[in-house]
Order: sequence, then structure tokens, then C-alpha cells
Amino acid sequence: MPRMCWEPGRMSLISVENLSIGYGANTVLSHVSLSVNAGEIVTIVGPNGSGKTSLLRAIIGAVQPTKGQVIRNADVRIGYVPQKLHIDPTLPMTVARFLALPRGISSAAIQDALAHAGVPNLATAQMSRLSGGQFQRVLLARALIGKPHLLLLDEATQGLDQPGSAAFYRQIETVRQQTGCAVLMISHELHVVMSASDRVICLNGHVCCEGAPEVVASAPEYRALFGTGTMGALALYRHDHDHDHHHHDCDEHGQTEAAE
Ligand SMILES: Nc1ncnc2c1ncn2[C@@H]1O[C@H](COP(=O)(O)OP(=O)(O)OP(=O)(O)O)[C@@H](O)[C@H]1O
Repeated sequence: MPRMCWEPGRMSLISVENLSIGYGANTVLSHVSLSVNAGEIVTIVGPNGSGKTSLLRAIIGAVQPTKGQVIRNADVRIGYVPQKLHIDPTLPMTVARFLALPRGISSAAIQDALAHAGVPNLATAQMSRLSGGQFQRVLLARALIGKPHLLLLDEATQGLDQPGSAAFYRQIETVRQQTGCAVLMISHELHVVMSASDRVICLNGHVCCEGAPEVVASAPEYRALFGTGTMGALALYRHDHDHDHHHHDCDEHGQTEAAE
């Protein structure tokens, strides 16, 4: 099992211990262990179908693990931005109304969340008229309403162009600075989130490797990502997944080094 790379003295908001998830006979995650500390930004990468969404859904309690557990202090508030959310485009609904659902939320709280999400002027806009980037900001605002200690983002920039996703991730960093919340996010855009992440976890049914972004950046696959654009990104997501290898281990400084 991989060892974790957090400083033992820091507070852990949630711990996933030896988690396995299956749908019928299909086991999608096996023996996954990880932890998220207060205030840190952790990015999960992995190929399609590698269990990333299932992991986040287990953390919020929407999926029951077949083995293992999610340990979460009862006081820890979690905000969740799903991968996608369908809203009937024929339904007239303002952003403020959407954010007030399902229970009444004060307009001051709505305005505060929209401001933190970087879209303070959208309260009266119609949901059906939002651009993709604005829609994501509104979903972010919805997750921020409960003033979470931990924000979970599931490919929150899907469908946005690169400047749009870069702006979204900058907003996430701003939210972290302003609120102190930790962030656990799934992204296919490691090159975009790299600088904002304290730690990167590569998932493919299990934790393949994890470490500081520099460790992942020093991998040949990551250099290929910078050098060859999309093809490099594909190379990155293919790495480690078709052969056995040792995990990256922590040294006493909390840094990782390849044990291969
Ligand atoms: N509710 C479900 N019932 C049955 N199978 C499911 C369910 N949810 C997910 N799966 C399957 O579990 C596997 C992992 O799915 P999951 O969405 O967790 O992966 P992912 O890494 O988030 O994928 P992607 O990058 O494509 O979003 C997939 O094979 C998927 O078809």
C-alpha cells in the first residue's frame, strides 16, 4: 500500500482507508488510501473509468464502499461540484433561485457565495442563458454556500477552453486563500492545475503513484505533456498502468522519490 505524504502534525480533514468500491461484479477501486489536510489542494488524475468519480462519491456518502472506510470528523463540512448537472433549459429559473434550492438560503449568503465564485453580478441571470464558464462558477457558488472546509471538484472545467479553465483554477486558489478550505479535485488538465496543486494522486483502480507536483513533473511522461501537447497528456495518463511498479515513497522531508 502506498504511504501517504502529509506532515503528521497537520490536521487531516478526511481519511480514506483501504477503500474498495464495486458495482456488482465490477470492482472499480481496490485498497485506496489517502488523506486530505486542512487547506491543501490535492489533484487526482487518472484515465477514464479509473474510479475517480466513484471515489469522490464515496467521500460524500453517495456510494457505499465494499471494503474500507471514509473517516471524516462530524464537524467537517464538504462542498461538492459534480462533473455535470442537467437543468431543464425550458425551465425559467434565476441563478439566485437555483442557489436557494432545495431549502431557503438567505440572499446575503447567495450573494456572498457568488462573490467568492468570482461572479458577483449573476444573481438575476437566467440559468439557461449562462455560458459554460458562468455555469461552472454558479455550481462552485452552490458548493461554497455551506462554507465548506473541503471542496470536492469533479472535472469542474469540462467543456471550458484553456483560458476558461485556467481562470477557473485561479478562482479556486483565490477561494482557498480567502476561506482556507482544502480542495480535492479531479482534473484531466494536469498541466493547468500543476502549479496550484500541493499534491497529485494518480488513480487507476488503485493509487498508482502520488507526490508533489514536481515529482510528477519530472516524469518523462509529464515532459512529454509539455513538449507535445495533447499527445503528451495521453502519454501521461497511460503511464504506469500496464506494468507493475513500486510506489513513490516519502522521505523524512515529506518529499517523494521514485522507489523503482
Ligand atoms: N452507478 C454505477 N453503476 C454501475 N457502474 C458504474 C456506476 N458508476 C460508475 N460505474 C462504472 O465504474 C467505473 C468507474 O467509473 P467512474 O465514473 O468512477 O470513473 P472515472 O475515473 O471518474 O471516469 P471518467 O474519467 O470517465 O469520468 C466505470 O467503468 C463505470 O462505468
